Amino acid sequence: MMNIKTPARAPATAPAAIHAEDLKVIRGHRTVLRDLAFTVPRGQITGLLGPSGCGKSTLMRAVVGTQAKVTGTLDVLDHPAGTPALRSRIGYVTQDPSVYEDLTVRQSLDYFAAVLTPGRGPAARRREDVTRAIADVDLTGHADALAGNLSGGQRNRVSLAVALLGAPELLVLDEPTVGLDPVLRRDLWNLFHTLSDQRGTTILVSSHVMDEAERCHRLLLMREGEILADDTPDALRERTGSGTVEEAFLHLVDEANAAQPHPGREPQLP
Ligand SMILES: Nc1ncnc2c1ncn2[C@@H]1O[C@H](COP(=O)(O)OP(=O)(O)OP(=O)(O)O)[C@@H](O)[C@H]1O
Repeated sequence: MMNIKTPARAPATAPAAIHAEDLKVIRGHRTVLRDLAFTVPRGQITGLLGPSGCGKSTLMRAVVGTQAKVTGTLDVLDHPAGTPALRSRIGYVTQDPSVYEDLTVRQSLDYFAAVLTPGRGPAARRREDVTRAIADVDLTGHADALAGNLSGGQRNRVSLAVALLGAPELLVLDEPTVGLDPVLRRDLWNLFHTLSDQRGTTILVSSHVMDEAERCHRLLLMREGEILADDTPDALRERTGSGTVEEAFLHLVDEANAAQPHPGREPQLP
């Protein structure tokens, strides 16, 4: 991971990158996000954690403006989510990234760079952006390899490089480390920290691997379409008297179950 430039960290007083109030999303006939209220500060890494199916991807889709049936308030970089002006300011990597298998890594990035900043004028800047994005994700040695010949983890990193083109202010990453070996996972987390520390990039990253929670500045812990906690890892561990975020999460789930048994669920036998 190299070639990171433009040091700029958002001041503590900067407005939130994402602000939600009474946020609700319906998919099919189900309410999958229920009255969420939270803020994501600028320039930090916020982890969105929770079990499979709790609504992480739906929330991310709402933030980037690709989710239907969203009601309530959802402001992103001071605009309502989905505003066209936000498109070039947000980088988004879905859980199943698609790459053009018959193009090389550099050709793919050249293509997306041309879509982002079309015309002959910015050609030199486009080349620079492409080279930087490939270096950011450690694929310089594979720049001329066909994407179809890359491993799954390398393909994921091509998608991440596409999202990094144009140096977005907000990066939304849906489970970017799934299927990666521990070394690549560590390298990616180092890249996320470099992006937030040195470029002031705000990162919203989902995971269901609780040990990754420890690497976030803040956490949104989700369960069944609701936010159980919105805090720093330290504060969460302290508040629940837990040694790890995983323990803290389980503690909060037990607490929520005790306070309000889930409708339709059989009562637990002692
Ligand atoms: N098209 C749909 N119609 C109805 N329900 C849906 C639809 N798509 C998703 N859901 C439901 O919405 C809920 C949230 O799904 P979502 O993909 O956001 O969860 P997730 O936390 O990202 O899960 P995972 O970690 O497995 O990707 C799930 O219970 C899912 O079954």
